[in-house]
Amino acid sequence: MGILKKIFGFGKKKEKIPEEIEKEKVIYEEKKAEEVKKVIEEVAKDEFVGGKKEVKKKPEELEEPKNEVSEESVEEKAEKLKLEEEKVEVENESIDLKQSEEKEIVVPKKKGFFTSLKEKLSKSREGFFGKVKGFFLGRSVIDDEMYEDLEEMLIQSDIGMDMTLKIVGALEKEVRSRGIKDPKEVYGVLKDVMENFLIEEENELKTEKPGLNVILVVGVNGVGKTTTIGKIASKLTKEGKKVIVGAGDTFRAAAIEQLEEWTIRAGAEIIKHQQGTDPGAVVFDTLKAAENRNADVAIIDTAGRLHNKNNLMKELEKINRIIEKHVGDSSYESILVIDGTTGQNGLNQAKVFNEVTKLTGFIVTKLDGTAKGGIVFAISEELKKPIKFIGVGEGIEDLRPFKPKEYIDAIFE
Ligand SMILES: Nc1nc2c(ncn2[C@@H]2O[C@H](COP(=O)(O)OP(=O)(O)OP(=O)(O)O)[C@@H](O)[C@H]2O)c(=O)[nH]1
Repeated sequence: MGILKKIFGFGKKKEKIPEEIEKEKVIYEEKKAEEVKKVIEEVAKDEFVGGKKEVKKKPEELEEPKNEVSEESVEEKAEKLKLEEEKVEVENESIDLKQSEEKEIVVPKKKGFFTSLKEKLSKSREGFFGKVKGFFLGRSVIDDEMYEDLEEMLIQSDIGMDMTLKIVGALEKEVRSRGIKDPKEVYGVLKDVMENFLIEEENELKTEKPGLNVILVVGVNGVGKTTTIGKIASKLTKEGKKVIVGAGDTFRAAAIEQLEEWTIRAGAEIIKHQQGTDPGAVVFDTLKAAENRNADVAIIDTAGRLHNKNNLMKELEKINRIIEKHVGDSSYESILVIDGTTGQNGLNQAKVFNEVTKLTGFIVTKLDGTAKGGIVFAISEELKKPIKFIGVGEGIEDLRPFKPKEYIDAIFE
């Protein structure tokens, strides 16, 4: 039964007189929180019967009420219901086991981070990485041919030649030192070896320092900078931080507009100038405004033109100086956004940006859209800087912290 039907008793044919509706409204207001919670628990139970999750209907998709209450009232209540539902979900997440036993609350099995990352990265898993297990299962001996075939597979997955040779070299060494003779066992060793090439340290964005923390976001056009800034801003505002975004890409008017839309969605503030103005001035004003308004984090967008390395260098150097003057380098992250679908091209961009600005890490976007994803390994190893987040979709929530083990587990098998 739908949520609205359960709460409001929709579906009854009898028409109600206004007094009855008023009376029901009062009862509804009094019992709202309790009822909503109960219903959501019931619905949650229904949803996970047999371990299979059914798609929950949105209030607006539910059946129209038949003269039971006015349309306006239904909408209001649906909105309240949505809010209550979100609140209860958050509460459910934080209920500890002891508490839930005492209150006999059935906490629904929510899809964990791991499961949903796995879903988001299904293309990579169904592509190269998913085939690796079969590759080893089909072998009877560990020999040079096996390693050569593996090299070919790795190169095709965007890992690149250098990184492939490093991986296969480390794998051979590890297989020898573990005394492994069965090719099937090499699969697990390969996962370990590849995980070791991913950088675990410093892979969280620094946003906790007292005072203003600054995140400078660089990257060529179209890689997903604007979207990623929106996602980061949303994540930080949800953590209770005050966030100000600086529209430092003054090259295109549309870029400023898009950034503004994302900023509004994220519940953050924006500092913007007219198209064509000096990005340095935007950065300066953003930092000033952030300080005056006691913001916790300033996120700064930049233009991604790469056709002239000298210009890019000058512009980024200037921005860098302005930021360091305000906050020093300890509260300052300089993040390169890379499109995970562009393969080795992404690696080349990373090398150029790494030369012109002091990068502290990367965000690799669009990993939901690639059957390869090997760029993640190439970047980590070649540039020796951590991946802080990965983009796994176009939605505001589709930004995941990068944890090497979780990533490996999500793309293999
Ligand atoms: N599938 C997928 N699409 C993404 C992701 N991140 C961004 N996109 C899409 O990539 C396209 C470009 O994103 P933008 O955020 O506008 O990229 P940009 O780097 O700011 O581009 P410019 O404004 O031209 O500099 C948009 O259609 C986004 O929805 C992601 O993680 N997954």
